[in-house]
Amino acid sequence: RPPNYPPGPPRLPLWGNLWQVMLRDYRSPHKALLALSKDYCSALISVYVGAFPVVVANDHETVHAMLSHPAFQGRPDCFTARIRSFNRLHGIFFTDGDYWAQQRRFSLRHLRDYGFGRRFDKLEAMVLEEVQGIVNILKGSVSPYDKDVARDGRVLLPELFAAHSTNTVLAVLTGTRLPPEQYPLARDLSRLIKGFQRAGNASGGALDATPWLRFLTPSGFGFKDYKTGNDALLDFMSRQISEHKGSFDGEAIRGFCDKYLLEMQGRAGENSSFTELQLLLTLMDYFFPASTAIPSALAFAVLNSIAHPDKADRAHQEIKEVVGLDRLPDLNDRVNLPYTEAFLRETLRMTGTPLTLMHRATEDSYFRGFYVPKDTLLVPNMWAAHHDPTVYEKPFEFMPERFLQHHSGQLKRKDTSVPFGLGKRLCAGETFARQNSFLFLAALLQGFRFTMPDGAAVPETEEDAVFGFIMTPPDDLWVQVAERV
Ligand code: HEM
Repeated sequence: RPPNYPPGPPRLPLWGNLWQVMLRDYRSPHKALLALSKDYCSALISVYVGAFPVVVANDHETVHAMLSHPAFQGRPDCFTARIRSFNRLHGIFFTDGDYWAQQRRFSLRHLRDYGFGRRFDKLEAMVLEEVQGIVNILKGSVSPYDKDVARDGRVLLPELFAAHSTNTVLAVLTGTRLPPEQYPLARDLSRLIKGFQRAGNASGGALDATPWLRFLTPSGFGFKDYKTGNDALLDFMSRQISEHKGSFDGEAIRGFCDKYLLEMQGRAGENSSFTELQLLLTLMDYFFPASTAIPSALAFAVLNSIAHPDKADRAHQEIKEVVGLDRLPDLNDRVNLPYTEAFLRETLRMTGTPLTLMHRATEDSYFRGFYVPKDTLLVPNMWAAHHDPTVYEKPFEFMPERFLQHHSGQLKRKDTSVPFGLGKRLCAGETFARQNSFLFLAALLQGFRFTMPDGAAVPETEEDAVFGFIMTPPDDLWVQVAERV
């Protein structure tokens, strides 16, 4: 322990302090870490995950400062990052330095051409077609390809949203969308990716600390789910690239994938970072959150509408007054639907990524009066920030109103929540995710009322949600749907 290092428990053998974290709250390491920080009366604490030194921020202010610290924008080089891409580090999530900056910049610049991260009529019209697809299912028009997610007036969450959300991102990545007969495949893929997302829990930490565990127990510690989900995604995206390469025409670019292939051609012979493996991982990194994070956020929003029917009614009323019931809400309406927007923000506050992805200190630094050596891993405890009672009154209550000004009912100018992170590592899909989640959610609240079937209890966010890289609702979540009249 270097001098002036943040306080924390002594390091134990093998898994370091993961023992304490798991013993304290195996399902919710974010809660265990917050409890440890209270033990040490410090918002900033230090723990060890195996041999990795890790510093954790546990309140709103410290999390914000950690996320935006210029020396804290690296990523860990760990086992779970490397097994994604043949023991190398590629893509956007798990790279850093100049390599990451060049690839992130290139992807965002060219994804914009297809409407990603901005307002773009063509993309919005296409997203609304996908929203209409969900509305049709909810209205009872269930094709043979939707039977796995809709039957007898019930729908399965979050899988209901998976194929349609997938299509919105495929459109920008590849210029194609999956036809209805491939919806079940998209949902299977989303289920597998959900397994991969869930494997990023405490046992995922154990796997990073002691990767050899996978030989002792391949299905324990999330390894099997992690690998199966990742392999399915690798396979899906590799096929997309092969198809695009086979029909590539530099004069007729169809989407980001073609743009990248063109860039690779232009740099042929150079020792550049524009490689097919990097393209593959970049496509995966933009694809998988749309396949899982958006559907999960929408599922939690539906659960909130069930647990708080008065708040769902208020959003419905707002949409009815502003948009009416004869057309779908669009992005021009968004500014006039503050309560609906607040409903989404509150859902994301409560159920966003609990610990986000680890950062890494790229140089020796001082932070909040403590010394943080280079290569220390950093965990912004987002769940703790979003439940900090000094910022959020009654943090465990679902209160969309907290995002609104009392007098005008308009959104507060400053949104204190950061479900997409902050700073240079800010979620690259934030605008896209916020826009699309809004369009889907507004359509749900406009046209439908959801309830639990057969008087079943509404799953509790804190008790029943499953923690991983993101929070996901419990499995086999069928809810009853009725059209609002
Ligand atoms: C509700 C949905 C989503 C949430 C809550 C979310 C949240 C986050 C968070 C917290 C991070 C990590 C920030 C950090 O490291 O500090 C992140 C990173 C990222 N997200 Fe999202 N995200 C969502 C949807 C999306 C979508 C739809 C896409 C793409 C289409 C996307 C693409 C990315 C990428 C590429 C990164 C890595 C950024 C980097 O390391 O430079 N996300 N997201």
